[in-house]
Amino acid sequence: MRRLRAAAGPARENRGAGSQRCPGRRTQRRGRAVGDGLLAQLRPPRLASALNTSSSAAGSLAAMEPGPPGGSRPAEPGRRLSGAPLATSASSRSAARAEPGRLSLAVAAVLPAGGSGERMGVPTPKQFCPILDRPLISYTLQALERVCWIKDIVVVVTRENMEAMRSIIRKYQHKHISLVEAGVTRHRSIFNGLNALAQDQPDCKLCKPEVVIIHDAVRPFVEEDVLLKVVIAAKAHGAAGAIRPLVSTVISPSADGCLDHSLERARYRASEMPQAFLFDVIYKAYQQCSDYDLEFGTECLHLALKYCDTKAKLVEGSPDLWKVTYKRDLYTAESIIKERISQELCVVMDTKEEKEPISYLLEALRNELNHVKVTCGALGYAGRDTQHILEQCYSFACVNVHFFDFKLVPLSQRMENLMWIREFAKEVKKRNILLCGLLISYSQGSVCPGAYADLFQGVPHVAHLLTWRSASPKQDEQKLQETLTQGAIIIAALIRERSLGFVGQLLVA
Ligand SMILES: Nc1ccn([C@@H]2O[C@H](COP(=O)(O)OP(=O)(O)OP(=O)(O)O)[C@@H](O)[C@H]2O)c(=O)n1
Ligand SMILES: O=C(CO)[C@H](O)[C@H](O)COP(=O)(O)O
Repeated sequence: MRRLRAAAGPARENRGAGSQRCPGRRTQRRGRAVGDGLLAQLRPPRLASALNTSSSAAGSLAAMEPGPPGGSRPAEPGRRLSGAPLATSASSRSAARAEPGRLSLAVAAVLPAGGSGERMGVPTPKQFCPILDRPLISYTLQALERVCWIKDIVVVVTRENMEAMRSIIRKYQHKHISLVEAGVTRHRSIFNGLNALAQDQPDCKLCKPEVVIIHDAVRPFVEEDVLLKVVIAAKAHGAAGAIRPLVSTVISPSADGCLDHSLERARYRASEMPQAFLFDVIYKAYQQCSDYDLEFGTECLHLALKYCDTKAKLVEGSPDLWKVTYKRDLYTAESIIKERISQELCVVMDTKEEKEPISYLLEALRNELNHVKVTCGALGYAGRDTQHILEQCYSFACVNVHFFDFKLVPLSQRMENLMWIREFAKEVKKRNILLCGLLISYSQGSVCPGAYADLFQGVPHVAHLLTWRSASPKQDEQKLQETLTQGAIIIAALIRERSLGFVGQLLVA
């Protein structure tokens, strides 16, 4: 958040055809600010997200390679936990290899976020609408800032939402962000963002990049792979943009409301984001384009073509690149995030993975969930590695060996000893951590509730405590395995459901 700029300077009148917004809904619907209620809902920053700095510190796109593991992560945390490379990384690398030599390319991004979300039909502009307690724009920022070769991210917001945006940046510890004031249309907002990046701007701490990415704040599922592809293509062609096949056929109505003609669907594509441009190309296009373009235009690629004779390279994007526009899109976005994060679990435990019953439990968990990462370490004394994992995952199971002398301690007292979970769950719920306990009758151990407070600070959604505890050490093996399978099923269900109803409950498998 380095600077605040005024609106862009006047543009030359020069009417043009091409991609245009419907004139009826052309101008900015100003005056929609983020409500206090929403800000109150914003959750605290994720633990150790400050550790991210190394990933986004690189100023230029050296060698056009995706960042190191952990250096570039998708919008939702946890997808790297499996240790398996992201599906996109391989194609990124091949895209990178396609580029001769090792390039050093300064890349910045402009994120238009100054709209009011009229079509969404809710008072809060859609980019600030919460998805799993986190504003939509924060997911998009996370996706971009984790790409280590994007040096600066210019977020364009309306004056009335500037403070809300600052607060989001603080809470979620977003890095390398500069704020610029929005214009009355998307094109004007983008132009303001580009102005901030252009050289010779007074008090400008930003540097003019060679390539600029333009990406809507309301497209949270952008992956490094497609960003890299459009940047490489922009370097080669001057402009590039992600496209998707059309879902519906495009038709043209005549003045009497009847069909005039229809387009052959297979020949057309939907233009999506991200797009990337040689900075000089798109900046010149914006400087030269008409007020009409700035008011009614919807397509940056078109401006590059019309004013700089630059034919954009089109890059096939993934279906997840769609723009959150209607209310239902929020539900879809939430489902996508939920589905992804609920497939991942980090098991933190204070005992060895190979130990018999534990290895069985882990196997059972792996049968239930896609990615199960195991971290050994004493809870409460999380080393850097554990911190790094906490930063990336939304769901945890903590396995503690819990010693009890069953002969000496009566059942009622044993249960009482575990009731701290209720109190502790109440406490951490204030930080959006959903905690419950799972008692598996088998082994032995001890739990120190205080140890979890620091460990889970900022973990956004669910932290599950699995308390491993003994009823009958001589339980026969089959029964034990059934119990462990049951435990794994309960953990997986808790993570998927994220139900507040289970908060503070002690469940028994
Ligand atoms: N004056 C504007 C208008 C839009 N945008 C941004 O451009 C992106 C894509 O635009 P769109 O989906 O049309 O957003 P809104 O204009 O907010 O939505 P609507 O058209 O429904 O009002 C969004 O991130 C939006 O915040 C912007 O920066 N400045
Ligand atoms: O897809 C896009 C670029 O091609 C833009 O996101 C889209 O055109 C924005 O337009 P609008 O603000 O009217 O939705």
